[in-house]
Amino acid sequence: MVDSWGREINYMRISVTDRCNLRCLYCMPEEGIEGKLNHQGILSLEELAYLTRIAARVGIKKVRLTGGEPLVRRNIEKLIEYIAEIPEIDDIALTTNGIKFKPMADRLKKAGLKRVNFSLDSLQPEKFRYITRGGDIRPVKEGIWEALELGLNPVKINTVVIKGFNDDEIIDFASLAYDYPLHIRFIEFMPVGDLLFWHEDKLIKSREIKEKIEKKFPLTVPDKITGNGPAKYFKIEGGQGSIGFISPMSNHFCAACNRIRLTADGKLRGCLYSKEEVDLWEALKKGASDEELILLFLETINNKPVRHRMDAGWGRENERKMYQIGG
Ligand SMILES: Nc1nc2c(ncn2[C@@H]2O[C@H](COP(=O)(O)OP(=O)(O)OP(=O)(O)O)[C@@H](O)[C@H]2O)c(=O)[nH]1
Ligand SMILES: C[S@@+](CC[C@H](N)C(=O)[O-])C[C@H]1O[C@@H](n2cnc3c(N)ncnc32)[C@H](O)[C@@H]1O
Ligand code: SF4
Ligand code: SF4
Repeated sequence: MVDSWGREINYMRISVTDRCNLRCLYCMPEEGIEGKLNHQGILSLEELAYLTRIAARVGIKKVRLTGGEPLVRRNIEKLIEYIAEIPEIDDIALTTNGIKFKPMADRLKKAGLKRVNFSLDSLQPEKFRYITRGGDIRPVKEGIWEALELGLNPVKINTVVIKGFNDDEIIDFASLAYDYPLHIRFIEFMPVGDLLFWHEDKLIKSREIKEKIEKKFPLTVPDKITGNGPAKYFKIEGGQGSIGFISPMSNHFCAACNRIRLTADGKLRGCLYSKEEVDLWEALKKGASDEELILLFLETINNKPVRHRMDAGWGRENERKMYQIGG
């Protein structure tokens, strides 16, 4: 389905929960959000799958499970199984902090998971503990090796670059892409969520990160890496993986936007930034027909804004946080 700005919308990100087993400084308050969405407040796995079937009828072909932390949602593999049965969907991926991944990996793959993106902002145990407010890096690293072992491909690592925190690790991360078939993506820090940790001085633009990497590793012809997102990829000469840049701040990619978002509480969003939402939960409760649900999807796609306005701030626009909308 093409939106009012001529963009083909074929990608749905599903935030399966707003809960998380970490408390990243830039994402969640220390006390977490337990209780905000109780079990009556979120869609069942069957309802999420049902809505994904409807989404497929308006052109969605790619699905990503995110959150909050998607692997804390009970029986998440069941949802993957349901989605894998939808003939139009040809890509089911996961964005995770990796803490719970290893013991679940085999089940997730058998259910139909094609690939996984891990979020990892430091390779050093103490710094990881600091940014996640207490997380243990070991299971995350084990999860990444397990994903490679199982042949989930490509395996990507998302690293939000924060000045004064992890900019000294850029080369260490890049080296991973040289040594292993890992795709390391450096993400510009965005003023999203409740701005717990955000400050404009902490933003490092992709160009600066790339220049730093190029002093050590020559980056060559852009590679085609499987993906539905906005990352721009480069190959390290002689290396096994790739380096990607996600630049929402310095070079926003909204003109090529292909996505909508479904939240755990059944709201459909056209944009990460815009607060406009359509209430599918309410429609489901009232017994809406498939045709009525399709109309709600079409309304969301038609009303997708042309671009974000993060330069104008987040707080005034948005009450919902990244972990609720599905970062
Ligand atoms: N501005 C903006 N940033 C986004 C959006 N979606 C994701 N991001 C950012 O991009 C990062 C990477 O997202 P992922 O969850 O790995 O998904 P993806 O990049 O679409 O994944 P691939 O299909 O592998 O390309 C997230 O951590 C966010 O910081 C979006 O719609 N708008
Ligand atoms: C909100 S998390 C949800 C999925 C899962 N819990 C994880 O961490 O991968 C998704 C991604 O959003 C990113 N993210 C959250 N806040 C961000 C911000 N202010 N700027 C850039 N990326 C952000 C995280 O680093 C993570 O890679
Ligand atoms: S970025 Fe992901 S892992 Fe970190 S607090 Fe947010 S939802 Fe949890
Ligand atoms: S900010 Fe909105 S329009 Fe821009 S890429 Fe993200 S979802 Fe699409």
